[in-house]
Amino acid sequence: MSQNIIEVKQLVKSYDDFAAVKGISFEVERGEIFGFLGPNGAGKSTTINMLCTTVKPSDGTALVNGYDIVKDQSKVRESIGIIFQENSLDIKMTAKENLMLHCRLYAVPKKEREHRIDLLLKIVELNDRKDKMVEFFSGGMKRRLEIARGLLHYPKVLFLDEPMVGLDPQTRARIWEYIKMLKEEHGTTIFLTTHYMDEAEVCSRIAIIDHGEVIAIDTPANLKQSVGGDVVELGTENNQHAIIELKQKYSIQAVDKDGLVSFQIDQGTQQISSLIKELETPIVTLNLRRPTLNDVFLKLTGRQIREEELTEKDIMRERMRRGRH
Ligand SMILES: Nc1ncnc2c1ncn2[C@@H]1O[C@H](COP(=O)(O)OP(=O)(O)OP(=O)(O)O)[C@@H](O)[C@H]1O
Repeated sequence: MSQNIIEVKQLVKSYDDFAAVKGISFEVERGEIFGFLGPNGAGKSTTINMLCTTVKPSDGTALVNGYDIVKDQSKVRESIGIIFQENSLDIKMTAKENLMLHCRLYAVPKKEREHRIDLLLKIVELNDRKDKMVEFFSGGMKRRLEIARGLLHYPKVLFLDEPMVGLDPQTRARIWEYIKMLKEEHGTTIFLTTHYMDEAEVCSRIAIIDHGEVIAIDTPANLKQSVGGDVVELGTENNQHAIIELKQKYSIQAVDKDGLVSFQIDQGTQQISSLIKELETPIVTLNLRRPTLNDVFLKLTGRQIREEELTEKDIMRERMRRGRH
């Protein structure tokens, strides 16, 4: 049995002239929590959809649980669980009926069905809505039910495409506990896409994807180490002036990030004190911190993950989030 549960080779997806995924290759080991991190439109959903067999690749190959995503589609589907961004619940059924249907489709043992349904409804805080028609649920409630449904059976690989968008931190934490249990007790491999840095931190390894290409792949710790040194963020009276001064005097490449002058230095504490004394631009605030995954992305691309424009998907997610309240 191969150590890798997913093997992707030169996978391509083109829409007319536009390449959404440009020949990416990577492997996911059995039992890993593997994350795809990248801005809107990077190609995360397209890749996950190809691996789940819902989108046909234009070129390249991929094996999921040893099965080819084009030639052995039904075997791939038997091996996976999916929690997608779009709702696919039957709104004319109650919450429990939706979950029971899923149990039957995925052959969850009969004696375990009631227990798993009750547990998951509790986790997503819908236990009091068990027998209510989904039609009258808010967007957020539907989302939570969709997640509960995706977690009912124990697949070899669980695909989560931006699963927690719009959920409150407590619900997210409870769902994560359950996902970790799936990994620990049932050996489920988790493949997720995310914008959330804290979620990306949970991953054993992360692929950073941008413009349809994997630009880095490693553990969160190694990726952050690759930034080198600490991150300094200065609030100044004239950011542009400070940026020019830092470049001229110290050859430091600083950028204006969310109204702060941001840059990296090797060994924070010592270098920073002399730098502050010598800088002519008045400093208002100073923040010195260890690098985050956002800094990794910034270093690799010169942009921030959150800097991207809102897509239609984002607008839909935002509506869904509001629908909850
Ligand atoms: N059916 C389609 N036809 C044409 N272009 C598409 C289609 N599906 C996706 N794309 C384009 O492919 C690119 C990658 O989209 P994808 O949804 O994979 O990005 P993503 O990284 O998942 O972003 P998000 O975080 O917004 O979900 C985008 O530019 C998108 O507009």
